[in-house]
Amino acid sequence: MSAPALQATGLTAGFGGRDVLQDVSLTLNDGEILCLIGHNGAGKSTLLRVLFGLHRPSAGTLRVFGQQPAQHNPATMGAAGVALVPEGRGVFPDLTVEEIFGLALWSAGVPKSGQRERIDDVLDVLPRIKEFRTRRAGTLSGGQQQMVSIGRALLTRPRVLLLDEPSIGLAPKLFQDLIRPIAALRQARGMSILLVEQNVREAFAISDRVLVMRSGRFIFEGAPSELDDHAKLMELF
Ligand SMILES: Nc1ncnc2c1ncn2[C@@H]1O[C@H](COP(=O)(O)OP(=O)(O)OP(=O)(O)O)[C@@H](O)[C@H]1O
Repeated sequence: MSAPALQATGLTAGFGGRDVLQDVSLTLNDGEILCLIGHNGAGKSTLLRVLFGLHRPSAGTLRVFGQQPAQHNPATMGAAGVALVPEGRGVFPDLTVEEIFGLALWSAGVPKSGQRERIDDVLDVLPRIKEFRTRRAGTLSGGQQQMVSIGRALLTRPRVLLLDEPSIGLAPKLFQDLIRPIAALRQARGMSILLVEQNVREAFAISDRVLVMRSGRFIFEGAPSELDDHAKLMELF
């Protein structure tokens, strides 16, 4: 059996002496889509930021495909094949989509000769980006910016994608346009995905497993079908 894409053990992290994550352990299996849900402020975004090396935990270890990174920061995580799409898009408003992609390829060190193929790959997955690729990101709708943000992460051909609430600001149909191709990528490229999402119905449809977080701890782990019962889901929130 292959090593898990991510294996976090005993992660504790917080702000100003207050622990937001409390002894959290998590396994994202190779090729799996794992959905993380929980109430506002439960610690979901903090967990993704800790996993990506943006926020330092006070305790705990992390392995990526069985290896413990020598240092734990966004550069080493990126080099290990992990990409984070943070909540709220974060695209540069004054740059065009093409410029944003160019910058991402440049910072990932992709040689000019290989850039066209990478961009075409992303446009295959998210074809709607073609409609607005010459526009400045700041003029795009929230949903379009979200697509650009995900496209930018995919350009680096990650093996592990950490997606923080991609549905925020998106109409349900747009969310489907975004999430289904990403789910298909898992099949095509064996990508592993940790998906934080409140749009439970859509997210569960593509997920293998669900984790529910409350106040910095996991209180449920199981198959999405185990939460088909709406009452049970509400009980966990
Ligand atoms: N930079 C920060 N400084 C201080 N406290 C923070 C910071 N970031 C997050 N927190 C606090 O940590 C807790 C968890 O926040 P986090 O954003 O991880 O929750 P979440 O589950 O992602 O919530 P949401 O669904 O609202 O995005 C909250 O109480 C929040 O106020």
